[in-house]
Amino acid sequence: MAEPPVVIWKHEVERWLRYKELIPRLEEALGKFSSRDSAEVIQPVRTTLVLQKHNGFMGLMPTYMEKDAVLCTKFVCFYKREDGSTLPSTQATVVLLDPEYGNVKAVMDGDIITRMRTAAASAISARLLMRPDAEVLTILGTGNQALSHYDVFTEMFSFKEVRVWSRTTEGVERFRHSVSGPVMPYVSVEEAVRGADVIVTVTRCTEPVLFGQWVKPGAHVAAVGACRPDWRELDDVLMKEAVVYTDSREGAMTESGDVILSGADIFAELGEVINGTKPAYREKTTVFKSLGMGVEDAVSAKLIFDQWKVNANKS
Ligand SMILES: NC(=O)C1=CN([C@@H]2O[C@H](COP(=O)(O)OP(=O)(O)OC[C@H]3O[C@@H](n4cnc5c(N)ncnc54)[C@H](O)[C@@H]3O)[C@@H](O)[C@H]2O)C=CC1
Ligand SMILES: O=C(O)C1=NCCCC1
Repeated sequence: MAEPPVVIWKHEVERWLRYKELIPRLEEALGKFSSRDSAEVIQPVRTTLVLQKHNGFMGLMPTYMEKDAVLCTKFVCFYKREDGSTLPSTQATVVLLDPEYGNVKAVMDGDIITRMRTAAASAISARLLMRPDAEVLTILGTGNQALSHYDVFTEMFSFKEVRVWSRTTEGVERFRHSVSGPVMPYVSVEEAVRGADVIVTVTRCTEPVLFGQWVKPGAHVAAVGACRPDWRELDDVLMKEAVVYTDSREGAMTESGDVILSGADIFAELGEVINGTKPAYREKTTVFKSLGMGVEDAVSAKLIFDQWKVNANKS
């Protein structure tokens, strides 16, 4: 008989999820996804339900990895919050199942998973696509994703300067006090991004905030926000001048306003670069358009559950 499901709370997810273990597994999973081998990964584009009354969306993100025996889904609600709202902009829960029996093995907090696997995917994009001599990192936005991106980018790389931009001085001050290392605060996007080698956009913007004319040729942009077909973070100039990479072509063609409305071509998925089937144009200006994928949640959930189980059996 199947065991009852366990609940893995936020503090335990924080304890068991580490970039050091997550990044190699994520890289492998992105490669498997892009191989389009159904025995490796089946992951449809997420189903999104509009929560009109609350100005939000619920995404359902199922994934099946047959060879790895992982069956998982995430429920994520995300909102277009008004300025000054104290409600969270993203809330997620991850459910891990036994693919043979179909029973739920674990229900876990999905917020930390979403923050860490998204930042880890951006860091993988930077490792593959930024110039090897990159010195300056700029983060646009100062919310939860900005913090996780700061953590993983400073853990993985040695930037000489990290800049952060928010629309308000309070936003940058809060960010400065939340991170463990140095950061240069900016209240002008243009000044924050001029001369930057790597730019991370992690805002809730629905109109472009980053303009191609400000971006240094050869820079790498990891564009994480604007996950609706009519939302933008990047302007047409940047989208058309850059070589555009995504996590999933189908996801980007369905959900990314930056891709759909600019008419830019998608050159490759990150997984294709990992698999060696598409080149990484480090010397050119590159955009990684991230939408987020169920397979990223699935590998994170397996990692957490496996570690949780080993440690639960010890006590
Ligand atoms: N690609 C992916 O896998 C994922 C994408 N996201 C997206 O990433 C973005 C950031 O997420 P969180 O950090 O969790 O959100 P958050 O609410 O914690 O932070 C959002 C930041 O954007 C700023 N902001 C809000 N409206 C703005 C505007 N009109 N112009 C400029 N800045 C604005 C806020 O001041 C804040 O600094 C969201 O768009 C979210 O939907 C979130 C999770 C995964
Ligand atoms: O992949 C995710 O998780 C999300 N993607 C876009 C919006 C919020 C959550």
